Order: sequence, then structure tokens, then C-alpha cells
Amino acid sequence: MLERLQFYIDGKWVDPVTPKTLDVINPANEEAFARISLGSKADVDKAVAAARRAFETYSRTTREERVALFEKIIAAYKGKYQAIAEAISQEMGAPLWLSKAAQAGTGLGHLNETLKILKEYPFEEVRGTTAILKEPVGVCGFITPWNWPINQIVCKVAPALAAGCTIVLKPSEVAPLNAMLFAEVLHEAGVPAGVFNLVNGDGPSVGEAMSSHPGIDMMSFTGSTRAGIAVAKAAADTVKRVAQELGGKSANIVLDDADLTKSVSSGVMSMMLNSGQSCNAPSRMFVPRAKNDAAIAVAKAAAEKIKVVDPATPDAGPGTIGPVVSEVQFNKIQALIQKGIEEGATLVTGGPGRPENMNRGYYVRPTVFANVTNDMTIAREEIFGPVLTMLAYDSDEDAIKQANDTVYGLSGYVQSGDIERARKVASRLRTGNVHLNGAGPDFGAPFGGYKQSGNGREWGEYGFEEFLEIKAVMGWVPKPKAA
Ligand SMILES: NC(=O)c1ccc[n+]([C@@H]2O[C@H](COP(=O)([O-])OP(=O)(O)OC[C@H]3O[C@@H](n4cnc5c(N)ncnc54)[C@H](O)[C@@H]3O)[C@@H](O)[C@H]2O)c1
Repeated sequence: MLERLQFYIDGKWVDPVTPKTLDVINPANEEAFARISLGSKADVDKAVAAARRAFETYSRTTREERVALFEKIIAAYKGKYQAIAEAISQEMGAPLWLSKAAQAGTGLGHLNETLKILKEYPFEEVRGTTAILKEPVGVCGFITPWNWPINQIVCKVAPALAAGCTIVLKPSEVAPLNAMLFAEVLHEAGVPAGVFNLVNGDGPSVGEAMSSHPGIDMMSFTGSTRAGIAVAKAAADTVKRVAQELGGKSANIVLDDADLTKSVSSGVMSMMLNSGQSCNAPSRMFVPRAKNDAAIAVAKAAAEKIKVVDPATPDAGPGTIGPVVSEVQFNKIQALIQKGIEEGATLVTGGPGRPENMNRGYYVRPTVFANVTNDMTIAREEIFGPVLTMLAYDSDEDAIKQANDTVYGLSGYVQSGDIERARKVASRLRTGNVHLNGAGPDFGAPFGGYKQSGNGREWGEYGFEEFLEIKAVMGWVPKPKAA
């Protein structure tokens, strides 16, 4: 059993104020393989005090000093890349190939992108006689989930560090090990004591203590809409800035001029990736009613090609998925699959229970429901498992209307043979991101939601600017004295 009972506070690994432990479970075999501590308000107080002290000096470091620090962080991250990928795979179940190719890779992607922004960003702008100064927002509190864990950590920590902020991170207690490796990366790179602090714990104790803390200037939260609301409420009394990156129920509109086989099968694959545990997963596929039967046949074939594997399988690659993260998630997904059947959706493939020959581990059968209507629970609630819902539409207008008929607004996907038509549909979707014809993620593009998917933007320059305060200094340029 791996014991990682300390927190990283003020540049050192320290014991929690009050000992309390939690086992980290490997979802592939349901066994505990590591143990962490759960912190309390007293640990948060120590971390915030360290971050406040460090802010005094770190916020005044120069661009050049931070660029040099980033270069060291990137080198140290590369050195721990393999260990981070393995930890993610073990603690949340992503197959090793996905952990290496994408999960751990996103951390490096955000570090590289942030370094590029830091080198060029205009922190000072003079308009007439007034200067507009962009300053670090202060001490930032970060709360992150388990599904793309290092992505969600680094897309906050990298821009905050580049902006001159100091940080207290509470990673997901379900997948905390990658975060602790990242703390080692920052330590090795020479990030000054107190600039980055990590306290493990659960939402109601450490998360709540951070959100309501008067010493934290900004909270950036990624996770469920339920917990995001709790963070915002707890933060309200201290008037801190709150950025929320929450759930989704994203539409994938296959227009009638799209290559049906290609669009539907790639839609199935991207839904199932990471066992469906992506906030921006294309979970509602809209197909033209006239092509409904053909689309269902393609989706069935594509889903049945997906293999469910032990995440540690060394030769597995694209087209394979691991278990879902936990017993809680497994049970929630099973209940929603059951609900889909009860509400009358057509079960095309998959369904309740584990895949054949698997009696241990939180493995879910890749499942497709068709003839779903937007009022069904499986079309409204985020399932966060390998479950696709297919809905039919009558016209482009109807597809757009149904796609927007959700409380969420994170992502949208449009497939079309005509780029102009795809762009028009994209402009009508009430979502923060839209992917046309299979376009992948872009580290330089802003990531975030409309409506109840959140109110922040992460990634790239827009994400960086979330960590800046704006100060106007009038009289920066003195008026010339009258002769
Ligand atoms: N929009 C995005 O960028 C994005 C990205 C990834 C995941 N998500 C969402 O995250 C969810 C899955 O992650 P999860 O199950 O870890 O979510 P979760 O909300 O249960 O937990 C996320 C984090 O919040 C903490 N937390 C829980 N209750 C809290 C409270 N009352 N106060 C403060 N902190 C609290 C948890 O300890 C964890 O660190 C999904 O809804 C998914 O869509 C959103």
C-alpha cells in the first residue's frame, strides 16, 4: 500500500493537523492501493497563510523570472510524465495508452501554451494619459475533479503561476496521486515556498473551508454543477471571484449532408473515450429522422467494436476503454441505464451489468440508446459513463432547438458536408465550444460553458486573463506643462 499522507505546504511535505485517512481505490479491481490524508480547515488555514506570504514577493517577479521558472517546470514535468500517466491510469481507470497519449499529455500542452502566452502578453497598456495594468488576482483556490485530473489541475495552475498568483489546490480525493506528483514537479523546478500548496480532502471540509476563506481572492472550480453551486454560495460572503467549470450534455448534430457512417461511428468513439467520463462528451447524437434506422445500425456496429479492457493492458490502444472511476459512478450509471429502458428508449446495444467475463472492477458495457426524446431522463441528465443517446430531428431548425433544450451549454458538435452550413448551425448553439467535422481540442482556444455549464474560461489567453485584475492608473503620462 502506497502511503502518501502528507500535504505540500510552504515548500515542504507536512503532516495534517488532525490525522484522518482515505483509501484510494483502483477501479479495475476494486482494491485499495494507496492511502491519503483528508485535511481540515486548520490545514487550509496553514496553506492560505503560506500562499499569502509568498504572494508578497512572487507577485512582483518579472516576466523573465517566470519564463525561466516555466522552462524548469516543463523539464521537470517531462521527467515525471510516465509516473503521472501510470498514476492516473491506476486511480481513475483510463487505459494506459490514453493516460500516456492524452491524459498526461494535456498537462504538458497547457504548460507549453502558457509559456508562449507569458513571453508575449502585454501586462501594461497606455491609452492616452491612462495606463491599464494587468496584475495577478491574488491567492487562488482550486478544486478539481478526477476525470481528466491533470488537465484540470494544470489548466488552472499554469496560467495562475504565469500571472503571478499563488495557489492552494484541493485535487479530487478520488484521484489525488497525479496531483501529488505534480507538486513534486513544481518543487523540483524550484517554485518558491508557499507559491503552490496542496491540501487533500473532501468537498464539505477542505472544499468548503477554501471557498469561504477570507484569505483566498479567487476560487476556480471544476466538477459537478451541484458542487459548483455550493462553492459559489460559500464564496459569496467574501466577494471573491468564482470561476465555475461544470457539467454538460453536449449535442452532436449530424446534418443530412454529412457522411453518415463516418460521422456516426466517430461520434460513438468520442462518446466512449475515457469511458464517457468527459464533461464535453458528445452524449446526445441528433440524426435526421429519415436516416434514423441507418444511423442506428452504424452506431450499433461502432459501439460493438469497442473493447472493454483492464487499464493496465500494455498493448491496448484506441477503441478500448477501461472501467468507470468508482462504485458510486458505476451504480449511478447502472440506474440511468435502467431508467432509459423504463422510459421507453430503444436499447440498441450494451445495457445493464458488467461486460461478459468481467465480474470485478467498475466496468460498464458500451451502451447506445436510440429513439430517445429530449424529455427522457437519459437525455437530460449527465450520465458520465459510456452511454450514448440518439435522438431524431426533422429539420436543421428542429435539431438546433432540441440541442439547445438543456440546462447545460458546454460543447456542441456539428457534422456536415458543407462548411458554411456547419458554421451557421455552430453560431446558433448556446455553448462555449463547438467542434466542426471532428476537429479536436485546441490548447490556445478558450474552454468553458454557457448556462449551467459554468461561467469561466480556461485554456489559452482567455484562460490566462481570468487570473488578472485590471487596474487603471490615470495621469500615468503627465500632461505637458503650459509654457
Ligand atoms: N466544465 C468542465 O471544465 C468540466 C471538466 C471536467 C469535469 N467536469 C464535471 O465534473 C463532474 C465530475 O467530477 P466529480 O465527480 O469529481 O465532481 P464533484 O463535483 O463531485 O467533485 C469535484 C470536486 O469538487 C469537490 N467538492 C465536492 N463537493 C464540494 C463542496 N460542497 N464544496 C467544495 N468542493 C466540493 C470534490 O471533492 C472534488 O474535488 C461532472 O459533472 C463533469 O461534467 C466539468
